Amino acid sequence: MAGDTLAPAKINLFLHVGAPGADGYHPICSLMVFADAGDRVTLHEGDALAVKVRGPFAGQLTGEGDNLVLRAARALLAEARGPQVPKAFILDKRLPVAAGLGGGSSDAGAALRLMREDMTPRLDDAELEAVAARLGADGAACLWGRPVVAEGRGERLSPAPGLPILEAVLVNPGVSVSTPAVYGAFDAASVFGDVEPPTLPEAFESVEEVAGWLATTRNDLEAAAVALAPEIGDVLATLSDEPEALIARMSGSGATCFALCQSEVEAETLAERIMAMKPDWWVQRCRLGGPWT
Ligand SMILES: C[C@](O)(CO)[C@H](O)COP(=O)(O)OP(=O)(O)OC[C@H]1O[C@@H](n2ccc(N)nc2=O)[C@H](O)[C@@H]1O
Ligand SMILES: Nc1ncnc2c1ncn2[C@@H]1O[C@H](COP(=O)(O)OP(=O)(O)OP(=O)(O)O)[C@@H](O)[C@H]1O
Repeated sequence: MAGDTLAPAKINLFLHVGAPGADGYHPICSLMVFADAGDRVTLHEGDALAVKVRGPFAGQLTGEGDNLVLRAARALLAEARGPQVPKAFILDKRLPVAAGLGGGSSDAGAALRLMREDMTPRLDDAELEAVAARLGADGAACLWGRPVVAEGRGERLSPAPGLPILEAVLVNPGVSVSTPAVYGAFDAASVFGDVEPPTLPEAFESVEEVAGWLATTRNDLEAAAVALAPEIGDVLATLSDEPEALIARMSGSGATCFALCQSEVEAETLAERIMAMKPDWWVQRCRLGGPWT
């Protein structure tokens, strides 16, 4: 049986990061939402487990064997009870790689959801989530693509408060930043954040209210990422200067930043102006919320 699905971009609306534990991993508290834009993963029967990558960012992925789509597929097959039909994937890579958008984790999540459809017997949601969590800290959150507050290393999920759909613009200056390198620079600065979950309103009435509340939160990795890739500072300064941007902040470990806007028209205006100003930057207007799949 064939199928295809969106692997949505993940945005950390805030990301609070504490001091690392003995294993080197950091406790976090993050409000994650998902975009109606992302990669596309297609599954069909094949002679052998394989992935073909195409799309604008295919060239940034080397080594088919390391692709998170295949790592996810292998991890799921290891859990399968009974013989399974070989799967072939097509990955349309529309998100920049190592960009703070959780693209690899979201691709893995999409592959797991698609494969589970065809399994007999099927793994349940908790079993699928356990497989996703083993693939990376963002794995569990990116499996379902619904707004969540993530704690622990990122695997402890609770439902996010009622958020309106958020009109947004994503901007990446064309630099890849490695997540371990950003956490390393964060440690070197020794300025650790408080990861007690902030008091979240039960619901937000408007995007202005969301932006106002987010201004009381942070992305603790921003300074470390800007130190490694000063272009991120240019993106944040450029977005912050624009009247349509209610708030501008980096997502995850960067380099992609987001701006929230009051309406779709304002987001489109902002996206077009940034594209005209900075033709080399990746600019994507989108809506944040989820699930979109
Ligand atoms: C930056 C975030 O994307 C925010 O959502 C995540 O914290 C990172 O998620 P991820 O890319 O899925 O992370 P992984 O692939 O599991 O880990 C990459 C590296 O990030 C660091 N890492 C990750 C998560 C965490 N809570 N603490 C860490 O220190 C570790 O050095 C690890 O080797
Ligand atoms: N399908 C995939 N898509 C993206 N990256 C992949 C994929 N498979 C393997 N990778 C590898 O995973 C690493 C992280 O890529 P990804 O795009 O998920 O980063 P990210 O957006 O910064 O993630 P996060 O926000 O979770 O830190 C890259 O070094 C990349 O080579």
